[in-house]
Formats: sequence, C-alpha cells, structure tokens
Amino acid sequence: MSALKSARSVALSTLIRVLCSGSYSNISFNNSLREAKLTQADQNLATRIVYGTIQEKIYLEYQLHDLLKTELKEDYLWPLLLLSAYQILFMDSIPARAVLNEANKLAKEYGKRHSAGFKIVNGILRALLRRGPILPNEKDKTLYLSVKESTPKWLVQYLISHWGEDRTAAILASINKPSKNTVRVSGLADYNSVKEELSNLGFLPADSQIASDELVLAHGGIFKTALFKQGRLTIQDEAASLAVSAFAFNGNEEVLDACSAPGGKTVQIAEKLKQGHVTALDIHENKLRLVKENASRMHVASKVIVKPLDARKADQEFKKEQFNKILVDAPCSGLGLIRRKPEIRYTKTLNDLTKLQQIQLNILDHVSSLISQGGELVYSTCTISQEEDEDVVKAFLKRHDEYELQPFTAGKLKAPKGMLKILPDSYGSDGFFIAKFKLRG
Ligand SMILES: C[S@@+](CC[C@H](N)C(=O)[O-])C[C@H]1O[C@@H](n2cnc3c(N)ncnc32)[C@H](O)[C@@H]1O
Repeated sequence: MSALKSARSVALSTLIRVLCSGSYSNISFNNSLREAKLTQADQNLATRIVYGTIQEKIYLEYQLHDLLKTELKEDYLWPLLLLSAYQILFMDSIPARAVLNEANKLAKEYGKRHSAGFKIVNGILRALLRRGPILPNEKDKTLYLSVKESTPKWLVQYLISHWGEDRTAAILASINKPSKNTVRVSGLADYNSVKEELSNLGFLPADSQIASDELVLAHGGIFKTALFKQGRLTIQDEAASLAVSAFAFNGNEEVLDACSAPGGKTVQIAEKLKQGHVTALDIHENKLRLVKENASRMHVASKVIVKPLDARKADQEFKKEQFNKILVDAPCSGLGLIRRKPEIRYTKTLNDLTKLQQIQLNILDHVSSLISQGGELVYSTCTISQEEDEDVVKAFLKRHDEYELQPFTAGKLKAPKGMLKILPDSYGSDGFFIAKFKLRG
C-alpha cells in the first residue's frame, strides 16, 4: 500500500463514519490514525482532506449533485466523491490525474466484488473536471452564501438577520480560513523569555492583538516542545483567554469555575492565586481528569480542587457567599468555534440555541447566591448567538436585581458596558462572549 493511498484510505474511512453514521470527526479520525500509523506527512495530508471535506461539504455536494446520473448504492461512494472533489477543487498541489488514480484504487479497495463503483466515481470526477466549479446566482444571497461558504441556510439567514449581508459574508469567509496557532504564556513564566525561546525554535511568535499574555505562532506542533511539556505555555485561543482576564484578582481569592473541563481557564485562574483556590466543577466526571492533567502540567495543582457536580446544584453543595469570584464558562452551541470544529455548523439547529439558553440561565441562577459582597461573576460562551449571550444576560438581570453589569478591561480590549462580543472575523480568533456582573452596592 503506497503512503499516499493509506493517507486517503484513513481519510475515507473517517469520512464514512462521520457522514454515514454521524460519528464525531475528531474521535473517528484519531481512531483511524492510531490504527494506520502514518508518517507525519501522510497524517498532515489525511488531516487536510478530512477536515477540508467536512468544512466544504455543502459546497462540494452542490458541485457534484447535477453530475449524479445514477443512484449510489454503496455507502463509501458519496464520501469518496466528496473527498476527491475536495482535492480537485481545493488542493492545487495534487494533480487531477493523481486524484482520479487514487479514487479508482479506493473504489476497488472499499467496493464490493464486481462493483461498478470505480466506473461511477471515475465518470463523475471526469465530468467535474470538464465542467469546473459552479455557484448559485448571487441574487439569492442566502443560497449563494450557503453554498459558497458551505454553511447551512438557517445559519446564513440567522447571521444576516443579526449582522447584515456584508458582515455575514465576512464572518463566513473568515471561519473557512485556517485557524491561528495561539499559545498563552503561563502567568508563572516570563513572557519575554518564552517568546525568545519560541523565536529560537522557529515559531516566529507575534504578540496577540487582543490578549496580553498570548502569542500567535507561525505554525503548529507546539505540544511536542519542552516549553509545552514544562508547562511554561499552553494552547489557548486568544479570545477565550480574555474571560479570566476580565476578573480583577488580588491573589487571595476563593474562586468557583462552574463549568471547568478541560481546564484551560481553571489553570489560568490558578496562576493568578497566591493563597486562594479554584474549585473546578464539571457535570462530566471523566472530563475532570483533563483538568487535573492540565493543572499539574502547568504547576498549579495545589491550587485546584476538582469536583464532579452539576453546577445547577452548586447552591446545595456550597455555602452562601462562599466565593469571591465565579466563572460560568457555559456549555453552548459553539458557533464561535466553527473555524476549528467544522462540523458544528451542520449539527446545531436554531432550536439548540433556546434549549441551551435555559441551561445557561439555570447555571447562573444556582451559582448567583454563592458570591460574596464585592465579588465578581463572569459569564462567558464560545458562541455568538444572541439567545445564548445578550439574551441570557438580560434574563439573568431581570431575575436577579441584586446584580448589575460591570465595565471591565480584558487583555487589550475594553468593555465599558460590561459585555464584550468578539466575532470570528474581528481578530481571526474564536467567536466569544463575556459579561461581567457585580452585586449592587
Ligand atoms: C465551554 S466548556 C468549558 C471550557 C473550560 N472552561 C475551559 O476553559 O477549558 C463547558 C463545560 O461545561 C460542562 N457542563 C455542561 N453542563 C454542565 C452543568 N450543568 N454543570 C457543570 N458543568 C457542565 C461541559 O461538560 C463542558 O466541559
């Protein structure tokens, strides 16, 4: 089996599981990779094909749809056509001839004996090459953007209704660009010396536009370095890191991190504490292992107490006013993460936004009595939906008139009204939302 073929074979088996059985791409892909033992170059190729094909699924389906003249009877055929079309239309470095050859081999490998699959695939891909890519008429802006940026129509409509057509086009174009490689330098390490070491290693670090302790790297692979293993930096998105920066720490606080796993923000909080602790909750006990691992790699384990708990029961577990600071980094639709997790766009629905809103409000309700006088409550999400962001804030304030929004500065950004919304095209970070509350004096 040639190296190239096995990379594509891994990609195809992953896509069959994701597209035909609804498996998560990262879990399926990691399982396939483990079994295949590919070289680094082949892993990179398989990764690009899997995530690129998922990202561009709607666009690719539109390209192939008219060319289908017969019903596809075997499960592997549609994923194979999609991944081959992806290579033809998005990967200039691979000659079309090579894509066709590899598609033929895969059709023979995955098809039933005497299957005509390889002929069908060959015919459709050749027709695609002859015709070239197509787009719907721009007059129907929703359909046009849906296909061009491979995003479901409901989501395009949703974005247009909130931000208008031009901004929606910019947001969608931005989420289809590769995500940045960003790291947060530990608060216990020296920013400048970490930056210098990163330079020496060829990562070309640049200061983040928005976060004071984040660096943007020229490429990935940081987790293999001693800097990462020694816990002098961690992988974290620039916008996500701002939630913890919104607090004003004195270093002697008891902090509750109500939804903590995998612990990116727990660790960040713990780095700010000289004497206090951060109690890290998560409803999923198994995920707390990641919080512990992160805390120990980043040298803050002695400051972190993990506890499996549904945050909606936090007021049964802790005393009133027990915490000086509370972070609710809530479970959400993740619409701000689409650049890094391409399938989110296909799995979420409008309905999810309102369902999640109830959970988010419930969590806030049940932690709100745990804040001490003069304390701070930060609510954050990695989504950009109004239902999960501004509407939650509004509903929370309506139910809790003891609270008000508090202006804050987070990293290099200011939120004079107590809320900060970062759209994915503003700085090329994740889309993110932060609101800060304090008890009325
Ligand atoms: C956005 S993630 C948190 C990310 C984390 N703060 C970080 O920075 O690494 C939301 C987390 O909330 C957890 N979760 C969901 N519902 C919860 C609940 N009712 N109580 C506590 N945790 C919950 C999920 O398991 C998930 O790990």
